[in-house]
Amino acid sequence: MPRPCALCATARAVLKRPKTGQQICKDCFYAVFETEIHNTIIDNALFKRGQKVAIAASGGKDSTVLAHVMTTLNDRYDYGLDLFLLSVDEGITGYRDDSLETVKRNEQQYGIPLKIVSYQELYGWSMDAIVKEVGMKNNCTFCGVFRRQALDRGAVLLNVDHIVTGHNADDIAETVLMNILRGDFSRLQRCTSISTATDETIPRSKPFKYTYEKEIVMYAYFKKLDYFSTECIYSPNAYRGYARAFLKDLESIRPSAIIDIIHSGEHFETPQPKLGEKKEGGGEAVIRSCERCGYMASNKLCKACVLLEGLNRGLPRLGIGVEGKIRRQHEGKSEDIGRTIQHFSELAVTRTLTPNLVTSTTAS
Ligand SMILES: Nc1ncnc2c1ncn2[C@@H]1O[C@H](COP(=O)(O)OP(=O)(O)OP(=O)(O)O)[C@@H](O)[C@H]1O
Repeated sequence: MPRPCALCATARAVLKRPKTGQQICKDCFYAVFETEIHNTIIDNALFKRGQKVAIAASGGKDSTVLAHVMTTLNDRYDYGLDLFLLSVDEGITGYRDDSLETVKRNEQQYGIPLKIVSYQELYGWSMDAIVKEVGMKNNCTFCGVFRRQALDRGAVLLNVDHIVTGHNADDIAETVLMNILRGDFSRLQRCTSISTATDETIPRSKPFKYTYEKEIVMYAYFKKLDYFSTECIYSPNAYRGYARAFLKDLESIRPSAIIDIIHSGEHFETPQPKLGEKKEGGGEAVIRSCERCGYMASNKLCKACVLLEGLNRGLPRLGIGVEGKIRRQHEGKSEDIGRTIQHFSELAVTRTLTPNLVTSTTAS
């Protein structure tokens, strides 16, 4: 005999909710899924009425569901937000070109303007070209550093107040585990923050902080959302892979493990430092502006400029790990070998003067 929904007790239960194990109907699943995200947004006061918000959209399941849910909640609860899709084209043939086609369809489906910024235009290097130089092992370092800055640069060009990403509860719990396993205490203190903001950067939030990946997949499946589901062809992040497999094992034994790990991580949380703020005890500045491109940095040069310098000088390992650090110290201060990253402070000017710096479909 069909089981009634554990929430409404009227409709037939058609799924087992991954987060709680409850047998529920589709409509109740949509309702609890969306309401939990709404509560996360409201409890953390993520947005203010009238703000322009960029949804970092890769075309994958998380950001596609984020675009759908943000549109739905903005209408339902009248948040009064002006939404945009912001995509980064890393230049990965056979992967990102296909997923960006999905985002272009999402632009039509959700009626949200899309802007695409590319590594090639911003840095003069595509990931395909970077992988040819550095190989498969360390390319994720380049991609992660370049993407972070590309999103900020795209957001400035769009003139938005806020960026949201599709990072979900599983991603955050994995990161907590990885930081514990590496003994990386400072990252452990930061990785569970729902929002990150300094005076110099646009606030960035994770509305899916408490949303399980399995529920995102289920939501996308039942709602028949249009998303791209292939893994990156250059993603050999083995360490995260182990953390992920471990977390999945824990989840299968006790589904609350994901939230429990996040809550444990939250107890290490500390406030984000402001630009130029001194470390406790009067040490070196924690965050400052990159001497070369003006982006936030913890040393004289931001990480992207260091990596880019290595690439441009034919020394791609210059910015990576201990080996690169030793080499940089031996070589002393490098001369400016031609800045490929445009200065951050010029971006707003660029936006009005040359809006075609970025590839754009409708947003300018
Ligand atoms: N190329 C990109 N352009 C814009 N945003 C991106 C891009 N890549 C990642 N992001 C943002 O960062 C989030 C986490 O990215 P990650 O690489 O972990 O992908 P994911 O977990 O597979 O997410 P998704 O399913 O949205 O691709 C994404 O949900 C998205 O908001």
